[in-house]
Amino acid sequence: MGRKFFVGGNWKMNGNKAGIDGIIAFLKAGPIDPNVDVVVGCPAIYLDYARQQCPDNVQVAAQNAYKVPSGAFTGEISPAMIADIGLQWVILGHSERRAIFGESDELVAEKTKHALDAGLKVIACIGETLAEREAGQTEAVVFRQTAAIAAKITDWTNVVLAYEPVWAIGTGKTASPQQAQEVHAKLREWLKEKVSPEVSDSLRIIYGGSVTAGNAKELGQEGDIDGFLVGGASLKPDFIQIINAKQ
Ligand SMILES: O=C(CO)COP(=O)(O)O
Repeated sequence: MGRKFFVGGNWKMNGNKAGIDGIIAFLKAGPIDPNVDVVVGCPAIYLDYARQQCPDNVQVAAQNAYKVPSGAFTGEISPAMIADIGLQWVILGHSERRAIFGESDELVAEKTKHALDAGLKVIACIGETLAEREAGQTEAVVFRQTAAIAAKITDWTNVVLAYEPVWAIGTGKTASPQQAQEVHAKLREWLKEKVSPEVSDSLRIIYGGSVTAGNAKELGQEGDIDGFLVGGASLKPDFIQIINAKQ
């Protein structure tokens, strides 16, 4: 095993310079467990500001990027631009991008391939809706979303897979450790069969959806949960406790 614990914060479309200053102050104060990779997803307009302020043990990620380096795509940013300002990470395929902005499995996979080709690391998000879970479709959905990515990429070294059940995002309804572990273990089986045993062993699969300082320790004890992608709680000092959940 030996998968390094990974905790991402996703600020979504929140904050301003003053708010970011506050977040960075608690990130600097830490203390942050050196055995954890910490990455915070920042709105595009503040990426360079956050990069300049963040301590060295916290990386800054973009929350989205388009599938080509440049061109007539008003309002978009590219992986090349993210790399150009000195950043290494991008979040792709978040359920809000899929549901609100109509991103298909195919587009998320194309974006993932392009971002990796451009030298970025990708937090690729997947997850089922409540209706899909209730219809017994959870596995089919997360396998389909992962398969779309697997069809486009061969090297998974720079990918972190974030399982975020849509019904748990921003709702206060966390998946139980058992529910999350079950899906993560199924994903690992799928990867072993469809990609390779090596990728199945080494790929970090993180959980997102109403993670808090109160539930992170229990979730983090599950064998196939390699970290978290945290929304609301990443804006608060509690985020430090989530980062250190394995201590
Ligand atoms: O969407 C999420 C992280 O990407 C989760 O958001 P919450 O932690 O606010 O539920």
